[in-house]
Amino acid sequence: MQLQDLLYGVAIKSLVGKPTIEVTALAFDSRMVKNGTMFFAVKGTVVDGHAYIEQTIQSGATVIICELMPADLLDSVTYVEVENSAVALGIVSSNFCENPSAKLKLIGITGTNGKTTIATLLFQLFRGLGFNVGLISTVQNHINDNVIPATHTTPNPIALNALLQDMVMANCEYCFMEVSSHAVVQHRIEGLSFAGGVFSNITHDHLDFHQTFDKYLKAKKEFFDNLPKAAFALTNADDKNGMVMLQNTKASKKTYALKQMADFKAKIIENKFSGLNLNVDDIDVFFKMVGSFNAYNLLAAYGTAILLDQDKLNVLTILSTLAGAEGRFDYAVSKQGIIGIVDYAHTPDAVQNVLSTIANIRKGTEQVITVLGCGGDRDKTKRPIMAQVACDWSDKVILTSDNPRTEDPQAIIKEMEKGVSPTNQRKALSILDRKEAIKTACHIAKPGDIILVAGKGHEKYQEINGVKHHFDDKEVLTEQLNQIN
Ligand SMILES: CC(=O)N[C@H]1[C@@H](OP(=O)(O)OP(=O)(O)OC[C@H]2O[C@@H](n3ccc(=O)[nH]c3=O)[C@H](O)[C@@H]2O)O[C@H](CO)[C@@H](O)[C@@H]1O[C@H](C)C(=O)N[C@@H](C)C(=O)N[C@H](CCC(=O)O)C(=O)O
Ligand SMILES: Nc1ncnc2c1ncn2[C@@H]1O[C@H](COP(=O)(O)OP(=O)(O)OP(=O)(O)O)[C@@H](O)[C@H]1O
Ligand SMILES: N[C@H](CCC[C@H](N)C(=O)O)C(=O)O
Ligand SMILES: [Mg+2]
Repeated sequence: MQLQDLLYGVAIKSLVGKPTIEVTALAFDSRMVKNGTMFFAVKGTVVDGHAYIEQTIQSGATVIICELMPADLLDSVTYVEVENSAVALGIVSSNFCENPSAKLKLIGITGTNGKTTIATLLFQLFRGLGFNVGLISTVQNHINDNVIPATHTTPNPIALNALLQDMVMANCEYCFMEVSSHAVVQHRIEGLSFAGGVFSNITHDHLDFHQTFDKYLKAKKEFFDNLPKAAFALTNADDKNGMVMLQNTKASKKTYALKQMADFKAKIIENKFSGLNLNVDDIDVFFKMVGSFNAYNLLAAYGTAILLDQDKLNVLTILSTLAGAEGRFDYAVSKQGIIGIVDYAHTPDAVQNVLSTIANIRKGTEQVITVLGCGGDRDKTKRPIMAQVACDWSDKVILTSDNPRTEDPQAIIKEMEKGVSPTNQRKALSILDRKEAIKTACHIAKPGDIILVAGKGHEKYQEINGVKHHFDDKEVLTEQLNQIN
């Protein structure tokens, strides 16, 4: 495609070179550049991509998008100066793939917790309704039944638009995608046409990246602020900041709630280990999913489907059979009657939700044993709070490693230990090795007890110093439960 066509919609400050030059590939990483590539110099959180411009030209880049023109310009290269290279990357990536998001109904789901669950429920629901559907999520991406591994919750714009283009080629009518706050701030979704946006909730997470809760809130809100008039914006009216999301949107404003007045209402009739009995818009339905937080996720999926003109009874019938995403409240009972639960709770609110769900549905005399770690290179401030919440809601807590990434796992546990109050000291112990921690939980447990292994859910690895080692909470928990007599 010619450069001038790719630049449609980009605010250009200056251009030096040939606007008619043919571009064969896009890259924002110098290590991916080959002949004919258009390179975007993006200022990142670690380095500034402008430092790699010369190197990319040596690798064959013929177009450079930058926020500041280099001092020495080469005749063989076309340079485009823009206000924001990341914004340009989003728009150009979309143009490069012939704007795939406008050729299907793209629904974005944002919020601290519940994005994967809601997006997956919608994907499964619309497949059940007979549509060709795409899914972009933390666990995996889907084009109908084809699974494409996920690297990020929201991929980079080049990968994202290529995926959407493949969905269009596969005749997908809908795509349900998670929109992370990182993606909003880094403009990964720039240039996309959304048919709808859904908000789950906002609580403590990612303060390493956003610095303050207010900035985190603004990132989420920005997604709704930018939705077009023809789209819908569906929010959780029970969340403290749910209505904030709708303040400045041009999209049609819709709400769902269990407590407040809302367009889509549900009431919990019964909340058991086997599932949820809900009254949704005056119809009683038994759902396979467990916990009041999942009542919100189910209602968000239901509301979205109705806003997409689907039949109420068909929607509820299919939703009632769905189990949601892998590694979310995934439970099994051992032969001794110990209940083992694997869940992706990795924020204070999620840990509290899962443990309060367990507290609500347990019989009363059994112990709740929680195994929990916190990820390295992520928000440090949530570590003591997660440990505190785990202690407050469990009889025994084993603090352990999650994905240490580049941090010292022992130091992460020390930060978690700061959240263990003197009265909770007797409940908590720390075991660095995650497998040993799960094994210990299984040995402490007696028949009827409940073990929660939180934080890694579907993940099949443990990331230590840039290397991903095979690790699967469910596999380890099942193996250890099977080994006790
Ligand atoms: C903090 C964060 O989001 N980082 C993302 C970001 O990297 P960065 O800003 O740190 O980039 P950088 O290393 O400073 O480099 C700046 C620029 O120079 C380029 N570069 C760099 C080195 C080089 O040799 N050559 C070169 O060209 C880089 O490609 C980049 O364009 O941009 C990169 C390219 O898109 C991402 O891969 C990277 O994701 C990292 C791996 C990451 O872990 N991100 C997580 C936190 C994330 O995004 N999570 C959210 C989920 C959150 C949730 O679910 O709630 C997600 O959407 O997945
Ligand atoms: N609606 C909800 N409200 C609060 N907590 C929830 C909700 N839904 C799920 N959770 C908790 O959060 C965990 C993560 O859920 P899910 O994967 O759906 O969220 P997510 O927003 O996609 O997370 P991520 O930011 O990692 O992509 C679950 O395992 C559960 O413990
Ligand atoms: N999307 C979240 C996932 C956290 C999962 C947890 N296992 C960890 O590694 O911290 C993040 O990237 O912060
Ligand atoms: Mg997710």
